[in-house]
Amino acid sequence: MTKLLASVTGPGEAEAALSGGADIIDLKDPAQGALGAVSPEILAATIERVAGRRPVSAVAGDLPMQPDAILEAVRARGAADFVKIGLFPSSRDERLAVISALGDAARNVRLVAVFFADGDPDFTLLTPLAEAGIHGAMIDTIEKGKGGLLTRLSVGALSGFVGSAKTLGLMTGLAGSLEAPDVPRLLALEPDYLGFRGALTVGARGDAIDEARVRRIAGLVAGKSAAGAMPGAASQGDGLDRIFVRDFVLDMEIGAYGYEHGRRQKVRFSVEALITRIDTRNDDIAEVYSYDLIIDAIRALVEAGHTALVETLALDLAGTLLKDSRLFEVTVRVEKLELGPGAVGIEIRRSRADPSG
Ligand SMILES: O=C[C@H](O)COP(=O)(O)O
Repeated sequence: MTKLLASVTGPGEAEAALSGGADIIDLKDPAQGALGAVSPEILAATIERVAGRRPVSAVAGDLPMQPDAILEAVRARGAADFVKIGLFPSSRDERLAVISALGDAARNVRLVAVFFADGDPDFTLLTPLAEAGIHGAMIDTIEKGKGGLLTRLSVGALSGFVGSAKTLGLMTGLAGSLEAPDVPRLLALEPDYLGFRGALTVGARGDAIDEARVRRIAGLVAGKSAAGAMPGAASQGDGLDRIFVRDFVLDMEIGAYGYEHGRRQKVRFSVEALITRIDTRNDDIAEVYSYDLIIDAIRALVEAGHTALVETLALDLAGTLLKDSRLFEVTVRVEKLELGPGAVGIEIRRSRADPSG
């Protein structure tokens, strides 16, 4: 189950984050940058206050890719349960030198490498990270408040990152100016944790952590609305509503003919889904099944590469969507728009009860 990491500045904010339901207390000074470090004294005081109730992580700082400086910062924070190290923009060789220098330290403290979505992330480094004994890998953003993680990297790219990191045995995290509507979309990728700072404060990222905001995000991460549990699995007896995405056109590689390989053509997707009856009295994203989940599933399929048949696309999309127990039935239409005077394609309907769904 995905956990909530809350970035705090010290013992007082740690207490608010704990009361709000945070699972990992992450120490960071937002005034000093994306991975601004707090002093070893603040780290010690926070560990004392948290007193083992939750794991405590600490960032090493916004440091250049120089092994000695990074190792020194890591050693000074060895009391933390996790130490996060930023893979800031630099050459591949410089980053590799840092990773291999961290091998010894990784035997004594669990290290988490931080890729930056807006800082030339190189996910081919996941294998060297795992080989060096690094515990986890996460993605964050360097710039804050100017478009969050999902505006920098596609859901397909994030899904690829989480999948590859997990295959290598790395703990995975996603962060970067995340907001409430991002949560269900990112939960679908099943990272080990989602990280927040800005969405947990009363105002700007540098303002104080607010317990009520932590509680709201913690509820979303746990799959609950502020008013109670999320709507459960759909069944016809409940009465159903219909959510749709219509006429969503994307360029993609598709087709069984040779001339359809290595080129993109326009494909139109339309999806209707019968979902658990909505009851959104609190105007709360946590109470609904978001159409963003359908859009993300379509984009991820398109990004996955060449598909020979519209039928395969339609079946894969229906299968992916029906994994969510809030959906009872989906109708998926996939149309190729450039093969003739009009559209050609397929429309399928699959339901939860349908074994071929
Ligand atoms: O590690 C997580 C970060 O502190 C996230 O901060 P942010 O939500 O302000 O981007």
